[in-house]
Amino acid sequence: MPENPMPENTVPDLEALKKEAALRAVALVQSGMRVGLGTGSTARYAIEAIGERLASGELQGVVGVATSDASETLARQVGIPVEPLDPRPLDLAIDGADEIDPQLNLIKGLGGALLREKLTEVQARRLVIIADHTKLVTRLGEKAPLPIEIARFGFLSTIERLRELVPGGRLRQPGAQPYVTDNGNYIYDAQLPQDLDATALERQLKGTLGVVETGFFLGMADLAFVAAPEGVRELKR
Ligand SMILES: O=C(CO)[C@H](O)[C@H](O)COP(=O)(O)O
Repeated sequence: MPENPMPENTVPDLEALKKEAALRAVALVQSGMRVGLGTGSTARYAIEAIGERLASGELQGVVGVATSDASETLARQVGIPVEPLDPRPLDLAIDGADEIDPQLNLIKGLGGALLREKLTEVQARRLVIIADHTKLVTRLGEKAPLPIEIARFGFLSTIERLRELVPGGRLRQPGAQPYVTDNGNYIYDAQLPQDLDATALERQLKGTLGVVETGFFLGMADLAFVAAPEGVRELKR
């Protein structure tokens, strides 16, 4: 008998699932591509796998555009040349998500990188999402709050304005101080209503003074690889 027998209802290893999804997306990367490199624990597997394919010589001439300082550091560590975002289109972007609805609309930004992610991924010919099955929802806001990046200056006034649109929510503050993004801003995590009209709310939020960007990624993703214990599902918009 093994020393530590697996209990019958073993929790599936989410890390293994995330890696499986990432590898499926990385298989789409071809030599010479400019690739948007996402942020988070799932995107990390993709960045590492691109680095491995470059190191083995299977891929050549791939350049990354990183969506966060952390992803840029990792990309350089694994040997991916990194360029700043410029106006040229990217061939592909690969990133995780916090929620994925049936139309592949997303909530992103729990990892705090939503602004650079949106700036980068809007320029990608193809945005491929990688996730484990716990990120699938029937409506946005079901499980996760909507991260909203706001300017630090006057943030309490901005939060007052936000509360008129989305009453539930709080400034992201993991410790004594508010969380600060790579861009020097704060994040307000908003609880979304059940009768959400995401397009209308996005428009209202973007028109709110002090809001820099929201974590709604609507109509942007083309494809998602979602890993579950029974296998990886390929979801298309
Ligand atoms: O949007 C993000 C960062 O801003 C991430 O892609 C999102 O939070 C998913 O992260 P993880 O793969 O760690 O669950």
